[in-house]
Amino acid sequence: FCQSLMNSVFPPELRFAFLKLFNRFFQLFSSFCYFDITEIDGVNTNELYNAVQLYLSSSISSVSGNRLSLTRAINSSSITFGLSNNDSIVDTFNSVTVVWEHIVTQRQTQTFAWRPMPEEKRGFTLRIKKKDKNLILDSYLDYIMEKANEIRRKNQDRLLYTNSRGGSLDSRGLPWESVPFKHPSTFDTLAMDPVKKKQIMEDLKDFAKCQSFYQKTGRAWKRGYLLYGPPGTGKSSMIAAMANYLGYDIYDLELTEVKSNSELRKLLMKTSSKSIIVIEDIDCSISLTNRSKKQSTAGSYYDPEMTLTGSGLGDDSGNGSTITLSGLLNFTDGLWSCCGSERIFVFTTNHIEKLDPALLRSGRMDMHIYMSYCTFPSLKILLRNYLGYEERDLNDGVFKEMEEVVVKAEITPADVSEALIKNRRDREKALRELLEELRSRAKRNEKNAKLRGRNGSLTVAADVEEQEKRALDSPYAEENGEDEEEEEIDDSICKNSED
Ligand SMILES: Nc1ncnc2c1ncn2[C@@H]1O[C@H](COP(=O)(O)OP(=O)(O)OP(=O)(O)O)[C@@H](O)[C@H]1O
Ligand SMILES: [Mg+2]
Repeated sequence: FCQSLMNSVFPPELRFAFLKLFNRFFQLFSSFCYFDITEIDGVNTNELYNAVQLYLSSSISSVSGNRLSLTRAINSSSITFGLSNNDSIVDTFNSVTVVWEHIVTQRQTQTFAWRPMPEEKRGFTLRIKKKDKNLILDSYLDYIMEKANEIRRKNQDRLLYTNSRGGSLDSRGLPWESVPFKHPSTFDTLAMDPVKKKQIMEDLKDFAKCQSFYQKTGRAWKRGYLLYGPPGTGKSSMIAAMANYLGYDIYDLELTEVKSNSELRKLLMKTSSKSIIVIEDIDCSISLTNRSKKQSTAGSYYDPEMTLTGSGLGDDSGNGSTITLSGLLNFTDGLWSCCGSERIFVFTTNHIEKLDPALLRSGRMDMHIYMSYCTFPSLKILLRNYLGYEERDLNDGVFKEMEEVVVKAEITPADVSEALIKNRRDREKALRELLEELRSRAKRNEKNAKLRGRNGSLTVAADVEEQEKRALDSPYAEENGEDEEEEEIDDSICKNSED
């Protein structure tokens, strides 16, 4: 009645002025202040709107409301909850209570626009008590942005990037191509010494959590791991487990596709933070032939500007490919390595003894991790994963014997996995055949060791046979053909180089 009376008595201008005055008056005495966060700010998308939406999604699912909105983004394997139109939710931050309301209104029809606008106008309104405003507003919004990024990363599937296009750019001008990364390897499935595994997991968690530590100590927020060991011991699986553990993307850098240091730098600049940058088989993707030549003539130990030739290019003169060792080192720990932050570098190699000492010196790769042949603790993990044997099942004679022979057998986790997969429907048979395999390998190794002791060389028939078998197993058999004669690095040397 009042409203119709007002409409009929007062002209519209007066009515508008009255309402404005009333609002002012109301605000003056209200103990709340309001912040509108609209989806589109002018013509740009408002990042804060998306962040608030994601942030609220984490607390909404637990609220028992009648109506919630559900979304699933492209490339995502999880569903996010959202507030329905004109619904509200209470949130608490630093013991201060705030209210969020999701407001959706119809947009007036546009006669002309540079960019078509959505028909609905959406926004969040944040209600905070005036006395709390200065106390929390800035830190609350920062917290929301951070939390939203975290949720986004968790919801989004990992991506695996590669530079295999040889320097050409994609339609968006990026040198990296990506595919969703769905490797199932985790630290749980990884067969290795549990103590070492725990150390690595703690190291990774510390790294991801401790931005302030890196800032305080003046270090770039990055970490380097060198994984080394025979083929099939889980180096690539470890990288996948690291990515899954931290929720990072992987950049698989194919060094043979990179033509110059500046290209390497550009690639690095286009990587995002929270990622693992991987150079697999570093001894194979770069050949150090020039170094040995220079070294022997000039007698100098290490020339940082020496050219590393891509093995695919095979240019020993150093003219074709111009990635230098210093370029690679700059990539990992020079000034360029800290554009962007929170990055992990992982190099893998089957032959640590072939790597340049400059790559190995302390501080360059923070942790050297030896991926060894199967030990009994790692065998137990594989038996659990593949056949469902638990620790308590592992006491009888078969397992005792396995414990004795497994180290002598020098068998890789990959070979054990193969043997177990083959007979996974028949646990007894799987165990029998595995034990048989372990025994025969242990016996062969013992015989070889004796022969080696007697002849003092590796050129006895049995060893040649074994070398050939290993070379065939290795995908780099041809590239490294001449080097296969070299003695394998002693375990003790490997262990000494660990941090
Ligand atoms: N430590 C391990 N734990 C669990 N599975 C493993 C392990 N090592 C190897 N495997 C199995 O063997 C397969 C090959 O392993 P992976 O590719 O990780 O070896 P690698 O050390 O990277 O070998 P390469 O030196 O030839 O690259 C994996 O798919 C996995 O199933
Ligand atoms: Mg590998």
